[in-house]
Amino acid sequence: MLSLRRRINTIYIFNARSTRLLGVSSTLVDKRNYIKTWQEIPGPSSLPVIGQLHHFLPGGSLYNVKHALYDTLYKRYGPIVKMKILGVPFLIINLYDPGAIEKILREEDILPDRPAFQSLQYYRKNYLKSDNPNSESESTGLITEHGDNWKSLRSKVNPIMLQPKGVKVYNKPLYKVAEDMVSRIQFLLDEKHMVNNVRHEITMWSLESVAVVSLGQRLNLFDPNLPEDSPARKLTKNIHEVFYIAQNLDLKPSLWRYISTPLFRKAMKTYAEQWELSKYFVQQSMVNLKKETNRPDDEKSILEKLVNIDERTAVLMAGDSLFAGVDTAGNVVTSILYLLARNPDKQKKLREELISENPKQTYLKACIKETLRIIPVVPANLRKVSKDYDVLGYRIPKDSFVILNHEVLGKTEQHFPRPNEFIPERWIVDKTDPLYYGNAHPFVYNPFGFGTRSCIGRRIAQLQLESFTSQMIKNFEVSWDGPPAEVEVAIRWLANRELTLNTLFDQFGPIVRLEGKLRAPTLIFILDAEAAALILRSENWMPVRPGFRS
Ligand code: HEM
Repeated sequence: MLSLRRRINTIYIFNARSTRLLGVSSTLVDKRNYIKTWQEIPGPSSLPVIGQLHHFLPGGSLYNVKHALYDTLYKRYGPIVKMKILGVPFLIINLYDPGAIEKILREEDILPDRPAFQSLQYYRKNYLKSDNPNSESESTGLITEHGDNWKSLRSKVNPIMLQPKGVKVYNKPLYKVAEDMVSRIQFLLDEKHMVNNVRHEITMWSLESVAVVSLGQRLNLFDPNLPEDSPARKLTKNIHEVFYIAQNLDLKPSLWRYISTPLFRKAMKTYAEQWELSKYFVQQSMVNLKKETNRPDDEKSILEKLVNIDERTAVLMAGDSLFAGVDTAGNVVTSILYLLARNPDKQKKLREELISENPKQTYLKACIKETLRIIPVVPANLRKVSKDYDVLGYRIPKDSFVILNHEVLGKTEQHFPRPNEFIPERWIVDKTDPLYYGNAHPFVYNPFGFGTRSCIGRRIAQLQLESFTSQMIKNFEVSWDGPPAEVEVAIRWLANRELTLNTLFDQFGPIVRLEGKLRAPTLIFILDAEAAALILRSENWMPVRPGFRS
């Protein structure tokens, strides 16, 4: 139970999780002195066709480690671990070695490919044609695009979203959102000084603050009289649905790439609704901005500058910011409150700094950094590699999907002494102190990603986190009176029971054809013993088992 005290009173509860990781340091020594193949990379045992799927099903060796999957893989198999699962159309390699991580991130930095959210990309490519036939921008957006399409969009929006001056314009508006959040919490306190459904309240704050930037206006979500059918409330509901859908369709094996599942059809409707709502707010903001003429360039908002490229780009960036910014910022502030609640001495120190009005806010920034080390909302960076890599004695083939884990590494004693303790001081102390953060390998801590593809919203996020934390800690005392929280990683490349063979058999019978969409091959599932025996026997002279051609 996490509670916030208005200096005296307790106010709220939520559930989260925390992981405890021990340091494991292992370096592979290749005694035979040659590069081993990807098949030799350590990892859970694999079966023909289904790969490692059985490990994730009930009774499997990884079924019960959902909360600490990546940590468990590291401890069991070392700094490089392979995963190959039915329904995931590529080889996955987990890396836990900062030198190997650095090599891949740096060498992939020209056109970094981070495959994800294919259903959103599918929607934007197939359902969303540009309204303006002369529009330059046919890109599907930053989070879904790769190659030259991504580069062209990113180079246009980088100077707009990352320029410190341009972001500074939001200082006052974002502090105002945080102050309104404090008033909202005060209003919601019940007789036990608690607030129910805190997750929802924090999502509202997060959406409200991202909207100030990406939609160019306040949504007024804290207003209890805002009608349920208003566009702003519809957007809140839509955001929840988009997260649910994207996780289930894109981050777990799913049948949608083969057949039009009910969730896929719902996804297309939900993405269309988000597009229309974003467009509605962007157009409304532009009408209001046109009334204010003759403003100098450095006072122009991010939205205005994006609309100057073209309206489609502004709406795409609004959609991407909502998608990538709302859940992340909401999760980070929840973690900050939790860690400060568990560490009252640090909370007191932070409050003293905030009350002293020290403009540098060194301790506040350190608390944010330390939270992102202990509970990084994005626990790993991802890259689809554009060439073969020889790392740690193994060859990682081109087109593999590499998970560059920093959550696990950030909690190893070797890089951060007393790794499971919340010690914001490590970000402030000088080089002679053993806790000094600079003693860690620089690729152990990358909460906003790396290089040309790193988080484009990071300056906005920093401002959001600082404004929220300072207002809340100035006004409330946060305490926790439960056991250590469990932090669940919602986004996992894990087996989804939607795709077990039993489900296929129940739904379609003993022979099932899955038509390949995107780049997946067409598959025929034989779920009948006699037919299987016939094929296996007839093919037994020269059996061919299609493998990993790349
Ligand atoms: C504390 C909050 C946040 C964290 C920890 C975070 C973290 C990340 C990470 C790790 C990436 C991937 C970087 C890579 O692959 O190298 C990313 C990408 C991205 N983030 Fe954030 N983010 C946060 C908030 C935001 C906000 C508030 C926005 C928008 C206003 C945003 C917009 C984006 C976008 C559009 C991308 C895709 C960039 C691209 O692929 O070119 N993020 N973020």
